[in-house]
Amino acid sequence: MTTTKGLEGVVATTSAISSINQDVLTYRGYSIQDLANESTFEEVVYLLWNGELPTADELEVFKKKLAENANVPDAIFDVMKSFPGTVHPMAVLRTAVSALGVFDPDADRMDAHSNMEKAVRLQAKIGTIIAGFARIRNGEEPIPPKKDLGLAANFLYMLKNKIPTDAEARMFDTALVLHADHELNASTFTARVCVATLSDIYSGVTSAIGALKGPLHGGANEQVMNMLEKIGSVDEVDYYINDALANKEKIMGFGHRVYKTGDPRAKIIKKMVGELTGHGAETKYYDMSLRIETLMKEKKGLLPNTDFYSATLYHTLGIGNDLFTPVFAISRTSGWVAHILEQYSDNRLIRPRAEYNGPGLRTYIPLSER
Ligand SMILES: CC(=O)SCCNC(=O)CCNC(=O)[C@H](O)C(C)(C)COP(=O)(O)OP(=O)(O)OC[C@H]1O[C@@H](n2cnc3c(N)ncnc32)[C@H](O)[C@@H]1OP(=O)(O)O
Ligand SMILES: O=C([O-])CC(=O)C(=O)O
Repeated sequence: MTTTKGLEGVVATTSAISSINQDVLTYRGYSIQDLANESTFEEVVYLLWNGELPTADELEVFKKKLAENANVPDAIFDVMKSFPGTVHPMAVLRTAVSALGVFDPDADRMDAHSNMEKAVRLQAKIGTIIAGFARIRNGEEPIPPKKDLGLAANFLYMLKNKIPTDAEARMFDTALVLHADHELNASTFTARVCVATLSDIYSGVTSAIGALKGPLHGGANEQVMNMLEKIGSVDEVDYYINDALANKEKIMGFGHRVYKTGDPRAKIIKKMVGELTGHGAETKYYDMSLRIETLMKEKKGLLPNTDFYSATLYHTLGIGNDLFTPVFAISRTSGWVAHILEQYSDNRLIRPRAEYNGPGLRTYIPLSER
C-alpha cells in the first residue's frame, strides 16, 4: 500500500460541478470571472444544482421559493437562546443545521424531489440562522427576512437591521458567487463521505460545517482579520511577518493545496477591496494586506488564497470577524448540496484503507497484572 499524506494529488471521485484546471476555476464550465461579473448568487446556486443556468422565468420561481423558505422555526432560535453568548457562531451554525434536520419531517426521505426541496429549505435558512444568532447573542430578537430581497441583501439586512445599498448588496453577492463551490475541498469531501453512507442532507451539511470551521480551511478568513487587527498598522507589518515566519508560524490566508500561480478568487476580491477603498472606505487594512502579500511572495513564494482579501471585504461591509466563516458557509452550502446530490446520483460507500504503522500483534495482559 502507498500512502499520500493529506491525500495530496489523489483523485478521489469524478464530478461535473466545478473544475480547477491550470489555476482556472469554473462552475459547470462557466468561468468564475464571468459569473462574478455577470451573475447573481441565486443564479449560481441554480446552476450548481441543476447543471444549467436558469431562464428568467426559472430564476424568478427559484428566488420566490428561496424567499418563501427563509424563515427559521422559532424552536431553532429558542435552542440558540440557551447557548452561551461566547460560543463561536460556526459551532452554533453546525448545531442549528443539525437541529433543522430534527424539525424536518422529510429529513430522511431520500427521493430526488424531497432532496431538492430540503436543499432549498437549507440554503434559504442558513443566512437567517447566522444573522439571527448575531442578534440573539446581543440580547436582541432576530429580524425576519424580507420577501423582496435576495439572499445576499437579506443577510446584510437581518444582520444590521438596515437595508444595504445596492453597491454593498452587489459586493456581498459577488463574494457569495466566488465561494459557492471548489471541487473536492476538505468540507465538500467531508459532506460526500458522510452522505455516501446514504445518510441525509442535514447530516452531510452539518459535517461539512464542522470541516469548514478549521483555520486551515474556511476558518482562515477570521484569523486573517484577527491578524490584521493585531498588527495594527502598515508600519508594523514587516516586523510581525518576519517574526512569525522566523517562528515557523503559518500566515493565514496564504498558500493553497491546488493553486500554484494564485487563487483566481483572491485576485477578484483584491480588486473589489481596492475599488472600495478608492471610494472612501478605510484603507488601512487594504494597505497592510498589500504589504503582507509582497512580503509573503518575497520570503516564502506564497500567494494569497480567497480567505486573505475576503477578510478586509467582510470587515468593510460591517460584518464581525467571527461571522466571516459562517458567511463562507452561506455560500458553500450551495456547493455542498450540489456535491451531495451528485454523490446520491451515483453512490458508492467511500471507504479507503489506512496503512497500519502501530505495534505488531501483542499478548493481552489482564488488568490485574498491569
Ligand atoms: C478556502 C480555503 O480553505 S483556502 C485555505 C485557507 N487556509 C489558510 O489560509 C491557512 C494557511 N495556509 C495553509 O495552512 C496551507 O497553505 C494550506 C492548508 C492552505 C495548504 O496546505 P498544504 O498543501 O498541506 O501545504 P503545507 O501545509 O504542507 O505547506 C507546505 C509548506 O509551505 C509552508 N506554508 C504553507 N502555507 C503557509 C502559510 N500560510 N504561511 C507560512 N508557511 C506556509 C508550510 O509551512 C510548509 O513548509 P515546509 O515544507 O517548510 O514545512
Ligand atoms: O479547495 C480547497 O482546498 C480550499 C478552498 O480554496 C475552498 O474550499 O474554497
